[in-house]
Amino acid sequence: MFHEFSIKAHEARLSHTSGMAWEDLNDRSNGLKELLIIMVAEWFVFLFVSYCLDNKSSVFYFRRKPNPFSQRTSSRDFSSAEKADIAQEREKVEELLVRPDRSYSIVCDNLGKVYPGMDGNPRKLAVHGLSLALGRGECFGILGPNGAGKSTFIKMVSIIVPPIDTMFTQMIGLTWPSAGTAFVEGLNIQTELERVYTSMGVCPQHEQWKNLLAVSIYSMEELVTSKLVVYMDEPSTGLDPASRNELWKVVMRAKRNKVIIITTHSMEEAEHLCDRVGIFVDGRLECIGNAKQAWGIADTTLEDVFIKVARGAKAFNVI
Ligand SMILES: Nc1ncnc2c1ncn2[C@@H]1O[C@H](COP(=O)(O)OP(=O)(O)OP(=O)(O)O)[C@@H](O)[C@H]1O
Repeated sequence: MFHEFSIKAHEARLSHTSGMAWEDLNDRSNGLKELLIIMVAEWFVFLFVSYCLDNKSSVFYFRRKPNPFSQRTSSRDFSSAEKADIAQEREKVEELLVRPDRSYSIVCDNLGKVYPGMDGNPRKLAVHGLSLALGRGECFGILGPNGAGKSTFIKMVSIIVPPIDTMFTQMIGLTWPSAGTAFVEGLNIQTELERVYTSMGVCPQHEQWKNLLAVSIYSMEELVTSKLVVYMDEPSTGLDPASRNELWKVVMRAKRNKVIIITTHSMEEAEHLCDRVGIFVDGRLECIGNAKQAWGIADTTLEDVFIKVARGAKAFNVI
């Protein structure tokens, strides 16, 4: 009986209430205002937490690990850990920064690149603390395992001359350095990029590359000889041996009064074309030396050096 009565009373109460309305917001007895404030605050908290989880590399990780680029690093900071050949190159760069010498077409000063973390992937330290001085007349080879940072380095300082077979499709992707800078023909790429292009006579717009549809070794020759600084990213990839030899002749003829930087996976190409080579591993220049004489070590080929350095050997500390 009592149960029946209470159900009826409850139904009667429900039939008389119209629920909450906006007008009730200021009624302190119902707590609606506080509830809404808590829900909005919670929404911001959850938004922030999910952002942090998505970008944990850039929010949490960055704070825990000091940014490697936060301070300028001098050769003295590197000297204990760095091998003599790399340290000597860094000292050369520091000397050139104090006393510029126009016979050096490219001077990289502590150049670095961090790609931000995306889609749950952590940030990537692609190039770190790269100091390099390249004089006019030098062909410099960049070697290194896949993902070592070779292309990133080139993208930071250059217009790419892509492999011929991808000439029409490969976009010229310029990458802004995250740290340090480079001087190309005395012009700072961080502050004078427009003038770098003008002085190189190279236009970075993709459209320009479409004009090269009839590319051949000969148009390559024109391209190579008309510039003071030429970058070639794996230039002989996909070429038949005869075309490759033609390309090599072009490079050998052209390099007298300019700097040519070549990335390659071919030791033969590096030995044939390059005066010096640098071996990149995990974004760092691990070794720099004479390509033809394999660091002057008897009975050692460039391939021997490459394999050992790529595997982490520190044995080639010879200038
Ligand atoms: N746009 C990007 N965003 C994030 N990471 C990148 C980006 N471009 C390159 N990387 C990463 O940076 C590292 C260096 O890449 P890079 O292409 O410079 O190496 P590489 O030495 O030229 O390799 P390969 O010999 O395969 O061409 C790699 O781990 C690569 O996955």
